[in-house]
Amino acid sequence: MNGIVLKNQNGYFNVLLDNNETASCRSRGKLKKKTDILVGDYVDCELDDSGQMLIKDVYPRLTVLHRPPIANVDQLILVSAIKSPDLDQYLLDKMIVLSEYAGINPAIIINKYDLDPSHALSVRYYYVNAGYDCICTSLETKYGLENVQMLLKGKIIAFSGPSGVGKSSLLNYILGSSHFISGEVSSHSGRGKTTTRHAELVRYSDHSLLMDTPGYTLLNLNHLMPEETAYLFKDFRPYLGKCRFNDCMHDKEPDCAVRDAVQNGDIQLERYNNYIKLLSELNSEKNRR
Ligand SMILES: Nc1nc2c(ncn2[C@@H]2O[C@H](COP(=O)(O)OP(=O)(O)OP(=O)(O)O)[C@@H](O)[C@H]2O)c(=O)[nH]1
Ligand SMILES: [Zn+2]
Repeated sequence: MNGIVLKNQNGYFNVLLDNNETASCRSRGKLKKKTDILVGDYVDCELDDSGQMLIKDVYPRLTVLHRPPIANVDQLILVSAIKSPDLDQYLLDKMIVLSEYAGINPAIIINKYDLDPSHALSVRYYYVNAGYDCICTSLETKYGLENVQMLLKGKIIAFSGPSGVGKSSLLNYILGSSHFISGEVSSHSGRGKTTTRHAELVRYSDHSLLMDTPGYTLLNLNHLMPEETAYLFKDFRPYLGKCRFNDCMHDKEPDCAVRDAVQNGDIQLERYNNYIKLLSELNSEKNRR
């Protein structure tokens, strides 16, 4: 019988089966050696002689996200707060690069709109211009919450973002319950209190599964190659392959189509600056290795 892994609980996998029932499954011994089982994996299960459900196979994954570790995400929703904790646009641009790398087109929520509406709107403008679905919300004033639904596309939907931005509050709002634990932002640092959670998919409507993921603060992109980075900036793609040099890194080379687009205002300067910043981070990492 087929199913989707909702949760890993100390080696027992909570699986949503095709018949809409959930079962606690072990992994078959042979499979354990072959592959890790991730939340979001489509699996094939069977009952053993003692009546225990076993996962006997994992179907090939369409996508894998490493942070959080989850397979087959259809929609990744990157949540940030405009303030408390303050928005880090470079970090958000890096999160977008990571989802593009995993082959997932992300959508963006700028939460805590109530704390700085005009800044939140200008950030929204930036991401819409870069080609992404982006909405502003406030759980405090209910601003923009009617637009959240529009972002919930596909079967497996994951929410990701720094600690304390309001991911759990948003999910509670969507699910209409207090399934996810929401932590208070500690007043001295403005950062979220670390609320430890395990990656878990929760059933939402008949056809969707939602996942909240533990907050993060640092991102490691060391597995990216500098020369593939420009492609991960969606707004650069129309200009790639049009530079004088085939191996143009769009940094200081002459006749660069990407830099021309920045000059003409077709690519936003801050996106370009974040690209250059990421490129130099990746290059210095490469030189250290
Ligand atoms: N002013 C304001 N505060 C909000 C808003 N949304 C959430 N908060 C508050 O921000 C704090 C953090 O919210 P959480 O939902 O726990 O944030 P989280 O992203 O799940 O945090 P982690 O669990 O650490 O990943 C809570 O005190 C919320 O009440 C909002 O729109 N405006
Ligand atoms: Zn170039």
